[in-house]
Amino acid sequence: MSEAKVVDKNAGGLRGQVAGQTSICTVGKAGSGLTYRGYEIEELAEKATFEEVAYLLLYGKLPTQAELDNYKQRLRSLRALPSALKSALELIPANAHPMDVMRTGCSILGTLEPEETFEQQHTVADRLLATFPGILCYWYRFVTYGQRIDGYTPEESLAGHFLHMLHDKAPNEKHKRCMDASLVLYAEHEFNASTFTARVCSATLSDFYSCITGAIGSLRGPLHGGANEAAMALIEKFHNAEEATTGLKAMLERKDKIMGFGHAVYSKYDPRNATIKAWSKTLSEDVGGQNLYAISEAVEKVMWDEKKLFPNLDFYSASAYHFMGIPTPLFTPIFVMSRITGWAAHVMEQRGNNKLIRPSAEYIGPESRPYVTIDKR
Ligand SMILES: CC(=O)SCCNC(=O)CCNC(=O)[C@H](O)C(C)(C)COP(=O)(O)OP(=O)(O)OC[C@H]1O[C@@H](n2cnc3c(N)ncnc32)[C@H](O)[C@@H]1OP(=O)(O)O
Ligand SMILES: O=C([O-])CC(=O)C(=O)O
Repeated sequence: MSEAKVVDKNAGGLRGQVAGQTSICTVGKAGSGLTYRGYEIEELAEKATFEEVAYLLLYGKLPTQAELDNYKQRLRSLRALPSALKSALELIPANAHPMDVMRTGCSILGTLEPEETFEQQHTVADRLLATFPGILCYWYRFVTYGQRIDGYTPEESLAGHFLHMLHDKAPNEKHKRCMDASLVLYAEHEFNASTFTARVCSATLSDFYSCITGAIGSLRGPLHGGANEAAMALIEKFHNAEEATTGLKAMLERKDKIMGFGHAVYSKYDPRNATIKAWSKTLSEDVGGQNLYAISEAVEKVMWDEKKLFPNLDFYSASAYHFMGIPTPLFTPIFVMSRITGWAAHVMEQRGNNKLIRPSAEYIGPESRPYVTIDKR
C-alpha cells in the first residue's frame, strides 16, 4: 500500500506540508492510494469512462445515465473552435512546443469568450474540456500536413474524438479504450504543482482561463507532466533490453535523473501505473513493439534494483501512446486534455471558500545595511 513519506520540513518544496483543504482527491493516503471524491482509481480506470469521471470531478457526484447522456451531448456541442482561434493557431510556428500551443490556445479562447462572472465557471470548464483536443489537432494537422480540419468527428467520446482528429481516421476500439483509461488516470491528483498553480491564481479571484493557462505552464516542465515525453526519449535511446540495463546503470552512476520515475508523495508505487503498464503491454503485442516494451521493463528493473524507485504514471503512458502512433511531442498535451477536469474542480473549490494564498519566506539574505550611492560603488 502507498503511504506518505516521512519528510524533513526544511528539505524544500513544501513536501508533506498541508497547504489547504480539499474534498476532491486523496493522494498517498495509507490504505487507499488514490481516490477521486472517495472512489478508488483502480475501480474508476476499469469501470468508468472519462466523461463520467469528468462529471464526478466537476459536479461532485457520479452521473445517472440520463445526466451522463446529456453531459456527453453537451460536450459534443461545445467542440467547434471559433474561426479567430483557428487563425491564431495557424500563426504558431511548426517548431513550437505543443504545450505552448495548448497554453496559447487556452489564453486566446479567454479573449474570445471571456469569463465575465464566476457564474459562467462551469460553462468555461466544459468548453475547455471539449475544445482542447481540437486546439491541439487543428494546429498539428495544419503545420504538419497543411490541412485545415473542420474538427468534426462522429466519435462520442473525447478519447475517440482526439484520436480520430489526430490520425484522420476512425480509431480502433482498443485504442479508444486505452486513451479513455489514460484520461481517467491523469484527471486529478490533489495539490500537484500545476493544480497548486491554478489554485494560487484562483485565490486572487482571477478569471478561469488565467488559472488554467498558468497550470499548463507548470505542467510543461519535465519534473511534472513533461516527464512522459522525456521518458519516451530515454526508452528510444536503447536498441534492446541488455543495452538498456547497462546504459541505465551508467546513467545512475553519473547521477542522471531518470524521467518517469519517483514521486513527491508516493513512496512505494504509483497506483496508476499497473493500469497503464498493462495497456502498454497489450498494445505492444498488437504492433510488434515487444522489444521497446522489454526495454521499458529493463529500465524499470534497474531503477528498482539500484535505487528502489518505481515508475510513475508518466513512464508507461509514454510507450502506450507511442504504440498508438501518437508523436512524442503531443504526449504532455494529452495530460492537459485530462487534467483540465481536476484543475477546474480545484479552481471552483478554491473560489467556494477563498482566502488569498500568500505564504511567508524565511529570509536568508544580507543584514540591513546602508545604501551606497552610485559614485561610491
Ligand atoms: C504525473 C507526474 O507528474 S509524476 C512526476 C513526473 N516527474 C518525473 O518523472 C521526473 C523524475 N522524478 C523526479 O524528479 C522526482 O522523483 C520527483 C520530482 C517526481 C519527486 O521528487 P522528490 O520526492 O522531491 O524527491 P527528490 O527529487 O528530492 O529525490 C530524492 C532522491 O531520489 C533521487 N531521485 C528521485 N527521483 C529520481 C529519478 N527519477 N531518477 C534518479 N534519481 C531520482 C534524487 O536524486 C534524490 O537522491 P539523493 O537523495 O541522493 O539526492
Ligand atoms: O502529484 C504530483 O506531484 C504529480 C502527479 O503525479 C500528478 O500530478 O499526477
